[in-house]
Amino acid sequence: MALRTPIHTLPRRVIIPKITQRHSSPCPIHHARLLATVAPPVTQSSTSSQGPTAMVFMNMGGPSTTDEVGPFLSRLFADGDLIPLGRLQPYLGPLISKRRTPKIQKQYAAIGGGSPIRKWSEHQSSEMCKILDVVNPETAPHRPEGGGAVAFTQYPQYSCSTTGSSLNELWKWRNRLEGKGDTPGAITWSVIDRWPVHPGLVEAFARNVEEQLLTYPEEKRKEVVLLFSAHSLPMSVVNRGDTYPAEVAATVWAVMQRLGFSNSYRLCWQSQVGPSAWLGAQTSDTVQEYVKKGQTDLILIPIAFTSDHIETLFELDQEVIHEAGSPGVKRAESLNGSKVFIEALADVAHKHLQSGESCSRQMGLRCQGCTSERCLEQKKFFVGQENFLSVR
Ligand SMILES: C=CC1=C(C)c2cc3[nH]c(cc4nc(cc5[nH]c(cc1n2)c(C)c5CCC(=O)O)C(CCC(=O)O)=C4C)c(C)c3C=C
Ligand code: FES
Ligand SMILES: [Fe+2]
Repeated sequence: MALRTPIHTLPRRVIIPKITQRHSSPCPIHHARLLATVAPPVTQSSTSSQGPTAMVFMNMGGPSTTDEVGPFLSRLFADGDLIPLGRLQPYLGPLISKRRTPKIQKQYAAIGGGSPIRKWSEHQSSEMCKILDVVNPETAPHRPEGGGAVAFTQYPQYSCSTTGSSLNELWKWRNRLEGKGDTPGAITWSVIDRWPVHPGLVEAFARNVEEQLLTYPEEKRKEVVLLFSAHSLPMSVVNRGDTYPAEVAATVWAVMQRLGFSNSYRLCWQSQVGPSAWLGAQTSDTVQEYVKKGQTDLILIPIAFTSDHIETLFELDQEVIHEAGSPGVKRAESLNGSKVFIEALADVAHKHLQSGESCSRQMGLRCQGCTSERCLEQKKFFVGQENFLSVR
């Protein structure tokens, strides 16, 4: 990734609101895979001194205008954690992204000219912070020295291609800021690396499904099939041992449990890129096959992302649903501004702050097929913030 803003021009400590303001242009922390939306530190007038609480939201970045699509894709294709092109990355990355830009620009134009991810992420983080202010006052006041920062993934289910890639990026960024490797820095980091079955997340999803079910006539409601749809992964990533498919399935199961298994359901996978083998069944095929079988009442539920983006607004709404040609094929709303969801975020963060843990135990175990030095070093750093955990 090309860092446009020299890192030394950043504030020495993570006084992150300054970074947030740079969102209109690419900045180190607005890597294509690391949209760090930063909630202002929780401040209050109490005298407690547990330290600063900068909440760094890690999320997918997205182009805000169609002009930003080219640079966005070139950052994405330069990211070897996401799209490994080996030594040819510096040559192939720009070529592929350039070729892909016109097609993707049209898709962003069709959803209003840009991605709403940043807008929703900023809303979610600032609303969450207001709640945290009340429920976790002991993390105030903000103190720049010797404090802590929480990297909070906005991907509920962990994948090395999403949260892992963002952490690699954050780790590199942190090293430039504070010195490499084990050098103790001014900031103690901790990571919320996954929360696939948090009851509030499950509740927020379930409510959106129930709301959509109510749009069908009562006598038909039980016959509607629920199609959970998640961004797919290349089979090479799945076979390396990535935990994402299992965690997505866990979310689906938890939502169905909350719904009392009221309807039949399937999990399918969308948005594959390029010609290699990806995890299926594909969402578009699934919808077509069910419609062909006469099952024309279907609710699509985006289950691996917490706000609208091109893959809901374009791929699902304007391609899959449009092509199904059946008024019974619908989509559950994304979590976006859901109050239940924002309360869930605050609860995840609150429990994490209370636990004092550096990250989940699961984060210390690399994929069985992982050969990446960067993963190893990144995990050693984040996991090593707490002594008793080890990295394997
Ligand atoms: C859980 C979410 C996501 C996973 C897992 C994921 C894996 C993954 N993605 C690519 C390649 C691309 N993704 C692109 C866009 C994109 N990806 C996600 C989320 C996940 N990706 C989102 C939310 C978006 C859209 C952002 C927006 O602002 O709307 C793109 C760019 C679009 C395109 O060219 O089609 C690419 C490329 C890979 C290779 C991968 C797993 C290894
Ligand atoms: S690829 Fe999964 S830990 Fe490195
Ligand atoms: Fe993606």
